[in-house]
Order: sequence, then structure tokens, then C-alpha cells
Amino acid sequence: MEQQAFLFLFLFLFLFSSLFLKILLKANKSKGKKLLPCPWRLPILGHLHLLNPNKLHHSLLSLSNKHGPLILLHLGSIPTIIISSHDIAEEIFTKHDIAFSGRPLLTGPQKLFYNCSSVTFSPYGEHWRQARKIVMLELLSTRRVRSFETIRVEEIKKFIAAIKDLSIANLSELTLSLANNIVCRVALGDKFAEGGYGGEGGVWLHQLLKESQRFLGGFFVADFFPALKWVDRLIGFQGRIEKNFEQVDKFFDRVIWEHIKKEKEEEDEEEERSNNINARGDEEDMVDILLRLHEVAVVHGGFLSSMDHVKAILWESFLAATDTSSATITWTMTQLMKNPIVMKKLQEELKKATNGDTQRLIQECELEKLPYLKQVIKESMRIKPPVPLLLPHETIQSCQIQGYDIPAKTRVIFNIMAISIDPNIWEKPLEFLPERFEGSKVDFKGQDFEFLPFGSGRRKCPGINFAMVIVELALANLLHCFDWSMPDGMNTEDINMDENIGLTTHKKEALCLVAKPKW
Ligand code: HEM
Repeated sequence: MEQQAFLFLFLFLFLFSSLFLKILLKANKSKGKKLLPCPWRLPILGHLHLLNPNKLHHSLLSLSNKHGPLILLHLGSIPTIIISSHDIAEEIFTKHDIAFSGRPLLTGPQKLFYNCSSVTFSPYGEHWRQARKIVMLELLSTRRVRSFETIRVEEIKKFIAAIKDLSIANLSELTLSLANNIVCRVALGDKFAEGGYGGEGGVWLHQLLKESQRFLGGFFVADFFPALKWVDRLIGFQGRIEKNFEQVDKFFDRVIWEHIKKEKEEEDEEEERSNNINARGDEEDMVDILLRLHEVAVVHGGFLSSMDHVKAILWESFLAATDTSSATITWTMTQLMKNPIVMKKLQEELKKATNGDTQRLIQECELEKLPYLKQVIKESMRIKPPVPLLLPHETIQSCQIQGYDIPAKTRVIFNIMAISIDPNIWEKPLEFLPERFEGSKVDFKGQDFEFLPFGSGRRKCPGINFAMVIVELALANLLHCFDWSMPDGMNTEDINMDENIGLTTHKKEALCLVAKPKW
């Protein structure tokens, strides 16, 4: 008994002195160092209780207004820095871009992107470099994006025709169908684009996509408390994401199998055609391109040597392109409804560019003649950036920012919404004033740090060209073909501006409007 008491006392003293030593060492280590501003936090939860998951970027904005543009938060057990000023963003992207080019390993992307083997959530390194190079050169180059023009034109035609037949147009849903149909045809070929607006095939894929998007932006316990990974399984989250992934995987197995079968059939029919792959480059969909590169990689190794890489890139194209483009079109239409003078001015520009011919659609080659349209879209993306916190970054090495030491493996959130409505930079930041971009050189290509809707540096969005032509073409034709008004009994003040939770910010309530055809 005495022996037990002694052992207990010994253990207690040992634990207590270890803890005391650890605190002392930590205090000593940070002595003389500039400590990052860090609000008071709760044990275990850290600062999670300060964040409203439905308005994450707004909660972070309030915290940075109170504690400064560079703050440290503990999100569960994960140290995370929040950047909310353009000069800190500039310092990072111009001087420490490599250090900030990592991505944290998160549950959703890890599962849905085949262990992060696509570009978006791949850790910084050789795999990411190869994957990004292929995506930029083979799938999203200017030439390739141009080659998809016929698909875009046909889909815009269907989109406008569908709206003409509706008494009330739900633009949130319709724009998502438009983006989804375009990506479907570009990525998988015409066969998989069946379904269109409400058809069965399309609806099934939309549901799968929506579910995956929810998981990508969703809250997994493991992402904040890695030791509690089992909780996600216990509450059923893990099971649901696995089911979603299984369906995605099966779908792509079918798509790939059909492409290989088609290729074989064509080879039998037309031998010389298959010998000259480049000659049919423009007809290829993304699956054709990726399978062709896969064959090479199987021999030489590297990215795309596994079929999982092919599938990851395909699903990433859907997840990265559809939601963001649709949200941008919907928010811009929302802003235009709330600002009728701007809408009128834009419709005048369209009328002038087409000589008042409303019998035909606006063509892609005419978009260059529409500078006000570009200003309107920029202003919409400034006031409501579709991806307001970029994607989470992670430091891959330690560095100093503004005199503060930032250790490696720190999670980093750029609150670009806070930057693009910063009153120190923007005059009347909360007003929708597209004219502020008139004659201004400020662009979204990642060089103007006060306006970063696509990010900046190595991890900047590679899909800008792909997205912007869809957004511009859709908006130009929506405003060229129709006059817009609110459904009976409603006025524009009734439009709810609340946002939905997720990586991409959507309008919480669908935007439902009356479209009066002009022809
Ligand atoms: C309006 C439409 C779009 C917006 C607003 C948007 C925005 C963004 C943002 C903010 C990021 C994160 C940048 C960062 O973390 O620093 C990103 C990354 C990315 N986007 Fe986009 N995006 C759009 C369309 C597209 C399209 C159409 C594609 C491809 C088809 C695409 C593919 C990607 C990829 C692959 C990444 C990851 C880049 C990397 O980690 O290296 N995006 N995008």
C-alpha cells in the first residue's frame, strides 16, 4: 500500500514538473519574439466558438477588424493564420510564395480527389507541379479553351431557349445546369451531356456534384482535431462521403470504359486517323486527352500513370468549374437587379454592339466590344468574391511575415473578401459601382493584391480563361435577350442577399426572376 502511494506521488511529481518545464521552455523560446495577435481562446475548442460556419468570412472579418490584419487562431488544435490586408498578401505572394504554397490535408478532398492526386489539394511538390502543368497546357490553355467554343455556343442557345419557356426563371439552378452541361460536354463528350435542363442523366450528375461540393466545404471533426478522426465515422460523415465517392468512381469507370471502346472501334474503322492523333486534337474531349497522356505516362512514369489521376482531374474539373461560374453569374444578376441604372447602361452597351438586333445571340468574338460588361463582372466579384477565403494554404517552411515568425505547417486563410471591401483601399466599398474599374488597370490576374478573386502566386486558379468566357457569354445573352423583373408582389428590396456555407459562396435563396423575351 505504502509502495503504491509512493509510486502515485512519484508519477504526480514527474507529470507536474514535465508540464511546468514545458511551459517554462515555451515562454523562454518566445522571449524576445514578436507574438502574433491572438484573441482569448477556450481550452480544446480554441477559437472555433468565435466563428459562425454560415458566415465564416464575415466572422473572420470582425476578428481582423478587432485584432488586426494578421492574426493567429487556434481552430481546434490547428494553428491558423488569417490574412486580411492587401499589403500582407502582397508580401506573401511576392516574397514568400513557395513557403505558402502548401495545402493542408483535409478529409473531403483527400477522399474525393483520390488521395489528393489532382491539382487543387495536392501537397506542394513534384506531383502537383506535373499535374498543374498538364492541366494548364493540355486542358485549360487559351487554344484549348477556344476549341470548346461550339459547345459553349450550343449550350447558351439551349439555356436561353429554356428560359424563354419559363414563367419564372430560377437563375441559381439554370446557371448551374448551364455550367454543368458545358463542363460535361467539354470533359466527357456529347454522350454524357444527356439530360440538359431537368433530364434524368443531368439531374443525377447534379446531385452527385452537389453532394461532393458539400463535403469539400463541410466540417469534418478530423480537420480540426486529427486525434478525433473516429468521430466522423461515428456520426456517419465518413460513411456518406465514401458512398458519394463510390458513385463518382463508378461513373468515371463507365465513362473511361466507353471512351476506350469508342477509340478501339474508330481504330478498326480508320487506321490512319488514329495514327495522326494531333490532327484530331480539337475534337478531343478531356477524357480523350487524359487517356492519351495516360498511355505515355504508363511507359515513362509520373503524373497520370495511374487511372486514379485521370479520374481525380476529371472530377476536379467539375467541382472547380461549375459551382464558381454559376455563383458568379447569379451574384452578378442579383447585383444588376438591385442596381437598375447599371443594368440599363449594360443593356445599352449590348444594343449598340449588336445594332439592336435581338433576333440573334451575342457571339464570343463580340465580347471584346463590351468593356462595361467586364467592369460589371469585376465589381460583382469584388463585392461578392465567389471563393472569399481562397482555398486553405499551409506553410511548407518557416518564414517571417511583418516581423512575426510563422512556423512550417501553419494553416493559412486569405480573407480576400475583407481585402476587396477594405475602406482604406476602396472608396464606398459596399456600393456597387462598376465605373470604379473604368480606365483602371486593376485586374483579377493575381498581380493586384487588393483584388484577388482567383488568388495569386503558384496556387492561383488556372481556370480563369475557361470560366470568364462562360460567365461573360451567359451574362451578355441574358441581358441581350430578356428584360428582367421581379415576380408579382415582390420588389428588388425583397431579394435576400444571405450566403450559403461552402468553399464557394452561393446565394442562400435561389434567384427567381421573370424574363420577358425581347424578340
Ligand atoms: C469564376 C470562376 C472561378 C473562380 C472564382 C475560381 C477561383 C479559384 C480560387 C480562389 C482558387 C484558389 C486559389 C488559392 O488557393 O490561392 C482556385 C483554384 C483552382 N481553380 Fe479556380 N476558380 C474558378 C474557375 C475555375 C475553373 C473553370 C477551373 C478549371 C476548369 C478551375 C480550376 C482550379 C484549380 C485546378 C485550382 C487549384 C490550383 C492549385 O492549387 O494549384 N477554377 N480557383
